[in-house]
Amino acid sequence: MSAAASSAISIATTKPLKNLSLSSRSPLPSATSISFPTPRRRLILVACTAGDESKPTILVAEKLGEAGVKLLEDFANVDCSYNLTPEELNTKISLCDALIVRSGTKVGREVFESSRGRLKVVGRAGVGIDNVDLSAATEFGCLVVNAPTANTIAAAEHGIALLAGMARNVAQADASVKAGEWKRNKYVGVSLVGKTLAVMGFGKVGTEVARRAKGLGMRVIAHDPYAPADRAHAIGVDLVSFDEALATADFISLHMPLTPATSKILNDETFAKMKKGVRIVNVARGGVIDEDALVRALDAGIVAQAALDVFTKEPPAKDSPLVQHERVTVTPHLGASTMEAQVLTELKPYVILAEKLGRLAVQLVAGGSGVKNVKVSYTSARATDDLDTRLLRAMITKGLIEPISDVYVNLVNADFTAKQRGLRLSEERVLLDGSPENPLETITVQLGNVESKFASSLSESGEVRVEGKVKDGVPHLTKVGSFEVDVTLEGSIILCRQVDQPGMIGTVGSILGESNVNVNFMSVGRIAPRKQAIMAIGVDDQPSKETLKKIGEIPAVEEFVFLKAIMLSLAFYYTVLVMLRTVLLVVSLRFQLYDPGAIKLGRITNPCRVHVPQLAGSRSTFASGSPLLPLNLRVIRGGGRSENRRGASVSIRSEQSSEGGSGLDIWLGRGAMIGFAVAITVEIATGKGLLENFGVASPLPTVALAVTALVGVLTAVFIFQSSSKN
Ligand SMILES: NC(=O)C1=CN([C@@H]2O[C@H](COP(=O)(O)OP(=O)(O)OC[C@H]3O[C@@H](n4cnc5c(N)ncnc54)[C@H](O)[C@@H]3O)[C@@H](O)[C@H]2O)C=CC1
Ligand SMILES: O=C(O)C(=O)COP(=O)(O)O
Repeated sequence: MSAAASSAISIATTKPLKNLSLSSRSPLPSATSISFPTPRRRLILVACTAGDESKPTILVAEKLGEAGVKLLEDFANVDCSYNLTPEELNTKISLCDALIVRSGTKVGREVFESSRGRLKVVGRAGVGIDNVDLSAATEFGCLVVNAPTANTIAAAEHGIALLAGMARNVAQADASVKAGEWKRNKYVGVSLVGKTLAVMGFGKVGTEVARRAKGLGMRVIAHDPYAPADRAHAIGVDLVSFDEALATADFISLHMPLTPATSKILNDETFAKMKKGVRIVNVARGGVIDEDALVRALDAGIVAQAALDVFTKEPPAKDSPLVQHERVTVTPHLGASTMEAQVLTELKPYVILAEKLGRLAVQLVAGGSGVKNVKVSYTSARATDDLDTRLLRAMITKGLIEPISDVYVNLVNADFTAKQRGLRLSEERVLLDGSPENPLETITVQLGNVESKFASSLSESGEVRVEGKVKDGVPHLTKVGSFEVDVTLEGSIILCRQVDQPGMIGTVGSILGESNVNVNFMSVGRIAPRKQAIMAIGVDDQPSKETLKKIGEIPAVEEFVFLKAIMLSLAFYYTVLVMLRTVLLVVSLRFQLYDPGAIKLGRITNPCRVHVPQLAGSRSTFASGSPLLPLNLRVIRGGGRSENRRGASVSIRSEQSSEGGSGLDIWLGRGAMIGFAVAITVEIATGKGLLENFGVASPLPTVALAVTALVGVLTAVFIFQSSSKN
């Protein structure tokens, strides 16, 4: 261990903890000392030395591919600590911004609680997220992301390996030969050809298993209440009811997720409905089978054989009657464990493209709101089944929603967020001829029933339409409305519709040049020579209002729109939202209009501190509505004990005390005050609307901004006053 990475840990507990290693490939952040009471009121003090404080810290709690870890190391302090006990994980997590796990780490509520708001993202390097407490993650404002297609093929191949291996007793025969035996009669198997395989759960893995089983000459049926029949028919699979699948199958292969509905879906009752001598493969989750019932079914001869990669408890007990059963083949959750499954970068540029197209489309809508109908088309030479568009759909949703709200959208909450906001997103796949080298050719985003700031972005049927593709790994905008363009989606863009005539590129170019705005590309798309054309100009610098005005005044220019470097303009939209939110929160707290938790707020002791004398004996969550607006909470427990909490969303488990004196103080954090002060200073110093300062056309009238600023100033004064009192 290098000196820089060395860690000093001092632990005082009622029961000693195991030695904690805080060593890392790259060290954790600099000297930190924290103390917090665990449920048993232990005091744990952790101190560690030098790390790059400017980088986030990622705890990798299970083994990942080397390449993956290297990628992380480029931008983060990475701590690879495997086989942590739950207690060790809870301790370490308070020093980490992100956690990466596979299926072996339980990320329960305690992990989020112990993180005390620092943990921003849990990355599941794999598919199943049943080991992560999603509701606790949501409550603590932590993202959970997975890699839904990363190991599909690996899992499907393992399913087929188990199927064939089981049918021919490969594992048992191998053990027997190694034990010095030669029992050719004992290990006579069964053939696969012509047999019926029921695939339970016709999702990504199930579909791939079905395809492969067809190749082995099996008759494949599938049960999946949510799978479209045409997808099944396309590969020659019949979708059947659950009972029909059980009654008909010679082999059953399980590929559904573990949910309350699928938990122990194979049990005494359902085993009784199966064909005698059925063979079962499980590479999904152990919990979908009642394991005791499976042992009974094996003993009763209903199930002839089982091949299991997954177990209710992993690793299973050594003396588990199921694992030890002679007609059961087991593997230690190897479904995803191939070299190839850990490497997946193919979709990355398309993911960026999808988000940028969403952001671009929504910026073209007049007012930036009212988007309800979204149609996304993907053109690809790959078969429909080979492209899972969920990630792309989530990124488009993110692009559409984030610029006009303060919601943080990710793969997990995208569909839910879209639904919540009344966004109807439909997808269409267009199959192209040709070799399926790339996962996608183009993505088109169309927004229906909206007005556009830039009429030329409307398609023939009246929708705002943008189309893009990935060229040499870089996302490009290739179509706006019905005009072909070709610009990289990397910086700010000026879109201009003009009469197609000589000298236009030069005229616009020199206006930008005179204002010292560097043009990084220009592309002109036209409907016909000397008719209308669209010029897309990529700029590195921010053109001033005057410069943009000059472009607008060129006689041949019919309309134009400036689309700000997307991340920057977002930041300022966001600042305004934060500002408005702060005002609302503080004013409503001040006047008792707003109850952020489930409890009634009590007396307000000063403008931004609220005291709640009574707490119900349950969990309450308070949200400031924004990660930039930390709330401070002090829970005063009976007997004068108190606990301070801080975060955008703070969850507390209150307790009723007979000793009296319990209560809750809530007040806004300093981040809010500073953000506020900066926003207002900019506003006042420049005498412009906040958005205008940054070249973004303001969606609000100047009067509204002025009122906001005024309320902001007053609120800031209140906050500063109260902060000095607190
Ligand atoms: N053993 C291993 O190492 C691996 C295991 N897996 C597991 O395999 C399972 C499937 O993964 P994917 O195919 O990627 O997921 P997926 O989401 O693409 O497919 C799951 C399918 O199950 C269906 N389903 C849901 N409830 C059902 C029910 N009650 N009855 C029948 N079908 C139902 C869904 O409609 C969906 O089509 C997951 O549990 C995943 O965690 C995945 C990869 C590796
Ligand atoms: O991706 C999944 O769902 C898996 O079961 C794979 O789990 P693993 O990443 O190998 O622990």
